[in-house]
Amino acid sequence: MITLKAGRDRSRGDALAHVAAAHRGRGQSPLRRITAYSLRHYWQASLAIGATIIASGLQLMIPRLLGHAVDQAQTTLTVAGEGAQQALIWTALTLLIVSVARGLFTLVQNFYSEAVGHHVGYELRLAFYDKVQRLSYSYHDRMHSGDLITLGLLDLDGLRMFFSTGFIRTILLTVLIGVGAYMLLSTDVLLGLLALSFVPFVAWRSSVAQLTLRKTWLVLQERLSVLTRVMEENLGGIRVVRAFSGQKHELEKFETASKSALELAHQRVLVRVKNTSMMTFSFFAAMGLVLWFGGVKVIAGEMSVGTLASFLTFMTILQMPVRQLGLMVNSFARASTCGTRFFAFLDAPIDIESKPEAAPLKVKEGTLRFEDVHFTYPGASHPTLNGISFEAHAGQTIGIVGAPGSGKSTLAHLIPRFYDVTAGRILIDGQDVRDVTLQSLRRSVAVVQQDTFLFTTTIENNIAYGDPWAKERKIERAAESAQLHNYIMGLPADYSTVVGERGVSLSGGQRQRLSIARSLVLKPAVMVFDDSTAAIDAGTEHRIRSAIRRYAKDRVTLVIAHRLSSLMHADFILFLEDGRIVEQGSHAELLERGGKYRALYDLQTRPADDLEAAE
Ligand SMILES: Nc1ncnc2c1ncn2[C@@H]1O[C@H](COP(=O)(O)OP(=O)(O)OP(=O)(O)O)[C@@H](O)[C@H]1O
Repeated sequence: MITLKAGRDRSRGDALAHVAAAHRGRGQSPLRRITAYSLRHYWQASLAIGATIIASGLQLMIPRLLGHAVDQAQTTLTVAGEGAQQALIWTALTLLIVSVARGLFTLVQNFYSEAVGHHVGYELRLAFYDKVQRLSYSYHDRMHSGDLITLGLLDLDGLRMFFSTGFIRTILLTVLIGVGAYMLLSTDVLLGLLALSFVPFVAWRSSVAQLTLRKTWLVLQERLSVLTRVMEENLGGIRVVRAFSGQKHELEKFETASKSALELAHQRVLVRVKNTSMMTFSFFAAMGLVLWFGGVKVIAGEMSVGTLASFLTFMTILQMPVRQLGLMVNSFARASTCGTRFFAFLDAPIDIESKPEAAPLKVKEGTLRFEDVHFTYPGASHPTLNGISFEAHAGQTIGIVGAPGSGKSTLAHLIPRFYDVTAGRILIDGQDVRDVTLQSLRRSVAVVQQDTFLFTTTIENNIAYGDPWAKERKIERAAESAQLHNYIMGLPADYSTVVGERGVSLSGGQRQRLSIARSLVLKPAVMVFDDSTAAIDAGTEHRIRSAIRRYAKDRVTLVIAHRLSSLMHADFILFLEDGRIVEQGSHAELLERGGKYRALYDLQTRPADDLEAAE
């Protein structure tokens, strides 16, 4: 039963708007850019900021109210009277209301600051993923996929969290510490100074601790990623490990990586415990001083017990935010480093894109033409292709043969612009592939790769990947031509059977056939089989070839193969050596010429006994 295919439910409208927004602010500092980006969610951000200011204001009322309550309680005890009792009840009630209101505003603050962070995370993730989809092959060649994943997960998280852990916390701490300090100092300068004496020390220790923890966290991440890599490699190569009895060696490798992560984790605990103790000590020392000098003032009748109580409560309230100063500093540092990396990635130019004035490719005759094409991989010292010229018309099959590394796949990859030619031109019906839109070009050129990749989804979705709206019959026809239909019908849920990592496993040959079917669905103008029948037996390959002849009559087909039997039926064959065409012609012509092709043919057709005798 055919169900929804991959990509049918793509809703690109909103996503594209978010992606465009993420690209604003190029050239600005990362902190400014992420702040502006977060504030775009203005009503949520305004609610978070407003609630933070109100909640911290209410929190600052609590020590004063408590001080009043203590004084009123004392009056009630000494001068028994209804008025004092009533006042105490009113203060207690106000305290209760202020506490509840503060709790509610804190809830609003937390909710909306997190909400802004999650929206920012969602949008940056889309922008990141969009960029990953559009980057050229050469960028992926240079950038390790693990680094890209780190960028999209950890660095993005550093930016996402900035609004709540950096921006909002700055407002909270400024109000609490600034207004709190003013209130303390305006009540009693000496006691105020004593009460605030722990602030600089704790702020300093907490910032140092957080920055040290951050530095070690980055190293820990690196060590953990080594651990992940060791594990990944082990799981990927589990058959080799077993076959060569490498368990002991593997365990040792894992232990070394694991131990270095453990040592660092110990160091981190030590930094945290040491600094927490120092901060707690300095806080209680300051509290002791306030009690001592405040007590003296109370005994001397210069200060009420309530005022002293309000000082102590102020200190307790200030303690937490001051300790969090380090977290705030850390959030700024993290957002700055993560932002520098993340935005550099987002702003990186895309070297292969459609030109602004590009029109869709118009295929009429279906002629493919290489005109003196040269190509050098970015950063490579030698060219991979040198002066490749040929022309092929719809209905023709071109075979490409040559030693490993002679440039066969590279030649094929230039047609859909996985890379751009360094010199020369590639034309389809007279249109330079660089002048048409990438989307139309890639829909018109299908490359069946050597490495076949299956998505973890149904067989049907895998085949219809390039054309999510393909009809059931079209998918089945493609599978029939790729000689896979009968096999699929034998599976538990035929076309709805899930394949991929957690689905049914397919053999190398079956994967290749699925990949061929995926390309056949597209009905492209140019179809390239890049050694895509290497894992298929000669009989099945012959049947596939006969079946796709029907497809081949309207398009140019390029067949790259090491096995000459796969391409000797071609209309003409190009023999590549070091990126140059050294021989070309039909199979018969090339055999007659008696050159390199002939030698290869003889090598592949001579019985093994003859070869051994020749050696
Ligand atoms: N992404 C890349 N970056 C740099 N050099 C590359 C890249 N891909 C291939 N090359 C180099 O270009 C040359 C041609 O490679 P290519 O894959 O085109 O050869 P091929 O003839 O298809 O080989 P095979 O028959 O083994 O598939 C090789 O020397 C290879 O090392």
